[in-house]
Amino acid sequence: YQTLRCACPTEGDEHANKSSPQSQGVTLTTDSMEVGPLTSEPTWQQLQDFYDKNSSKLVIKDLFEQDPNRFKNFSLKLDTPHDGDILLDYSKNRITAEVLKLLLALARARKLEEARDAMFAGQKINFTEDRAVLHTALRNRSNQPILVDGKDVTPDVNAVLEHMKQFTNSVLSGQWKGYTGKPITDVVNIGIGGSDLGPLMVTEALKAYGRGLRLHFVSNIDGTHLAEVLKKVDAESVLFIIASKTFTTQETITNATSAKQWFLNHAKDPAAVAKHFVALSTNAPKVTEFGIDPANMFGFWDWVGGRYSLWSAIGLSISLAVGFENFLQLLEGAHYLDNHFRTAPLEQNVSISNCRPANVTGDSCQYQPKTQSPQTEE
Ligand SMILES: O=P(O)(O)OC[C@H]1O[C@](O)(CO)[C@@H](O)[C@@H]1O
Repeated sequence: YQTLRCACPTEGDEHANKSSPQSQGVTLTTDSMEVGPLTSEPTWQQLQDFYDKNSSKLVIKDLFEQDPNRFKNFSLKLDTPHDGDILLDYSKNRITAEVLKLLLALARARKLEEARDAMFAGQKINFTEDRAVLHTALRNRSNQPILVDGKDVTPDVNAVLEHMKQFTNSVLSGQWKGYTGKPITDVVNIGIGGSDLGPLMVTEALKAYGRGLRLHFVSNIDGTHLAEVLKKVDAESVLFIIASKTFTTQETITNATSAKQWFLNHAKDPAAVAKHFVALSTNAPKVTEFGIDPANMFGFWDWVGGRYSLWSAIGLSISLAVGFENFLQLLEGAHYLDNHFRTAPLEQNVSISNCRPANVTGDSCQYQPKTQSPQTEE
């Protein structure tokens, strides 16, 4: 979407200057894919004209009456290898064949395909931070090499997955014991933004696959959030996951510090922390400074954007909830869709189609990119 819309900072842009020229919608720029302001695009003007002339006349009931094949024309079916079809039905959006054609032309004019390919190739399309955007590498189940600055990141990704597997199996089997020898019964994930909402969403959605651990998520800086969760857990059998890409986020570190204090009030032995606290982060020095054993740290990388980090070590709570083998299946599914997004023509591309209708259904003909990323609880 960055190629389509100049006004949003690039994914993963934790430290972007919010008043930068990019955020004011002036000009989009990665050197290889420079495009001018969106509203100067001829196709954009055509869309605007269409909207001005037709918007009030677009009634979905009428559109169905005018075109008996509307469902067929405005839906896509994706045949998955193991799990049946995925149906994307966007026929109930205020979209017409003409609009669809214009939107695809606009996507091409804005070099969407080039941007997609650049992302998969590990180019630094996060130009405000000069970083690659490679959450796709986290679920690269085919193990094709993916290079960042000339280095294949696949072995590092697989090493962290192996660590997650060992840890998950050890906790779920009861082999991992708390400081008094009890197995873990409760997991408290402390994080915020992508370090909270992604795993929270997935563990909710996959509750049916639960393996018996009780999962709790604490994100709010208001102490009530943590206090209420602590009432439900036992210091002898609780595992705290401190999830923070930067390990400097104020809300998370405040809650993590309170949790550690609460735990030490019960355990009265700093050595016990190693049995009850693990960290998911890119910042090893800060994790160590906080008092978590580096052996209990699950790493990831600056090319993982916060809102897509559930596919990284940030997904440890998911793995603990549903088992590592199910976490791997989640990665497999995402990899399948990544391949579809990367190779299917725009006309048949489910990922592209899923965002198109949003564009002409708003109050004005504005781009309102839709993503499937969890950034709010709604
Ligand atoms: O994982 P961190 O570094 O604690 O950051 C938490 C969240 O804050 C953001 O930086 C901004 O919302 C997200 O991208 C990120 O998921």
